[in-house]
Amino acid sequence: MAKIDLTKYGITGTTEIVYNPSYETLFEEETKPELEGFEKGKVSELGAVNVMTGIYTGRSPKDKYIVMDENSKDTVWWTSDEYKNDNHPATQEAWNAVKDLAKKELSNKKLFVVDAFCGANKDTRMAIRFIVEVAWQAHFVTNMFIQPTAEELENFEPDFVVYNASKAKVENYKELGLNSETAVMFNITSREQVIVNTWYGGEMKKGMFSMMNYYLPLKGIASMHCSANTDLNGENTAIFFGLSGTGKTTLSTDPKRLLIGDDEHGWDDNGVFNFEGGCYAKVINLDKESEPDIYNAIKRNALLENVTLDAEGKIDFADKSVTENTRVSYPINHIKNIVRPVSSAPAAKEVIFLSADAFGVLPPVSVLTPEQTQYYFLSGFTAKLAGTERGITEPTPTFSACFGQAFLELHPTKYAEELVKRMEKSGAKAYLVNTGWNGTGKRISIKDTRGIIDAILDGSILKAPTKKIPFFNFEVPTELPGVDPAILDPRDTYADAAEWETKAKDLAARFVKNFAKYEGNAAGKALVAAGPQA
Ligand SMILES: Nc1ncnc2c1ncn2[C@@H]1O[C@H](COP(=O)(O)OP(=O)(O)OP(=O)(O)O)[C@@H](O)[C@H]1O
Ligand SMILES: O=C([O-])CC(=O)C(=O)O
Ligand SMILES: [Mn+2]
Repeated sequence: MAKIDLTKYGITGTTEIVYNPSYETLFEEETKPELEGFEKGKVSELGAVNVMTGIYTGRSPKDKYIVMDENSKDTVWWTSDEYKNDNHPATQEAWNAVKDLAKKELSNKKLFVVDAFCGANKDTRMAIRFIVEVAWQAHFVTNMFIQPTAEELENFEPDFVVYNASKAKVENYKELGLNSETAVMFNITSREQVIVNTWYGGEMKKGMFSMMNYYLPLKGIASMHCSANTDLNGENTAIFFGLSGTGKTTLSTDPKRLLIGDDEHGWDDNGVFNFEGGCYAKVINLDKESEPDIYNAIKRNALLENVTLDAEGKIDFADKSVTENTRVSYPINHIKNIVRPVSSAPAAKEVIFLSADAFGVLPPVSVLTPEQTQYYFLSGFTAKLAGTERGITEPTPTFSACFGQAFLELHPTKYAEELVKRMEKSGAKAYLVNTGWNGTGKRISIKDTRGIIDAILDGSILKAPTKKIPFFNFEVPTELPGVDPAILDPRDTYADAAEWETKAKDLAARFVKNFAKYEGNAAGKALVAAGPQA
């Protein structure tokens, strides 16, 4: 085992280091009877431990900062008045102060240190050291990142260090030019992340994803907020882009196929590879019958978050009193059909954009032209669903570039460029799938969406009869096996098609307005014709 010296990080007086704990140790540590408050884990009827993550039950994008220095100044896609995003600049002084706070918080106590990888490809993976004081946070990163072998651990040299000081607060945040007592800060030069005053594990997961999104495209590798799976022969790979809650995890967990990963992937010359070693599924209203694989993954070693248990440990999946963003993390091997031993597969042939349209305008599936592919990827239209981000309590329409704007560290066009390059090489086709609402006022059923996905993956969609949808010029199939034909043209789901038309015009205008920010150069301008015409 590697000898861990934390004093080189400025963490002193450490009384004990629990290094890369086994699942047995994690269970023991997170359920210790003397634990209190948000540190305390409770064993559920399914064997998985449940924890409460405190005030923060989702990410806090307003508190995300990156140190602006010589390295980052001209590479990072900073927030601006013309194009607001979550990459807020921080000064070196603010970084020093927040890091000092973390060092102080983490000194003189027992700590958990977890060394793990982000990225299944050995040439481009990041070796990360997580330093945390809460046992279940160590469990979370053990589930979500790629666990090194004993041999890899011998020689583990971190490329990146994460300091999780969730119990501290940035009291002088105003002085430091920050947003609140909470800070999620990155230093691209020193390769460190500091987390203060939020316990939400997703900040570590999505934090490292953001860093992969910085480093990989600069090496010519696509870095994508998508799930991925492949057929049983490991040949026909599909990727599913989508913002939180649009169905990446649900739809990629398909018993007929092998899962590569449910949220973050790269695409290089060898194909598509997972960044993670686990999955992070929403469990609100989780139904054993319709989502058996996810349900069955909730067992010992999985970690539930913010779920309601009764005194006997019985789970109430319908309870959203704490948050609608109730979650479970589990190592990917809790799913039976996965690509082994390495989560990777050849280049994707199908690229699916999942959009949960709260307006009820988009067809449940549209076959995109190459120009539409770029236009809709850059637009990233969807709804933010309740809970994943602080302050979002109902489906809120949004344009999230590349279906993951919150995690992009470079300009969106860079991600589009890398994706298009890969798609052209593999001859991949793209589809826009609405997993949100239609004229019935209800969300399109998972059953219909699964039928649509099946038709995309087996190619039958390309043989189906089609029609064109006005304003958007979408080509949509009029019949697909296993899918209710009455939903394929969204106009048919309205009592009066004129109602759809009014909403469609409004949505088309929103697209046009949003896309204006890409029209500053010839490439962006050229794509306008592929977008909706208001
Ligand atoms: N037609 C549909 N297709 C997919 N999911 C649906 C559909 N209708 C309802 N849902 C529900 O929407 C949610 C989709 O969540 P899922 O965890 O798959 O999203 P995700 O894209 O993986 O999000 P995240 O990035 O937060 O992990 C699930 O709770 C699922 O039951
Ligand atoms: O980390 C996750 O899976 C949830 C997510 O996409 C987000 O934080 O927006
Ligand atoms: Mn997911």
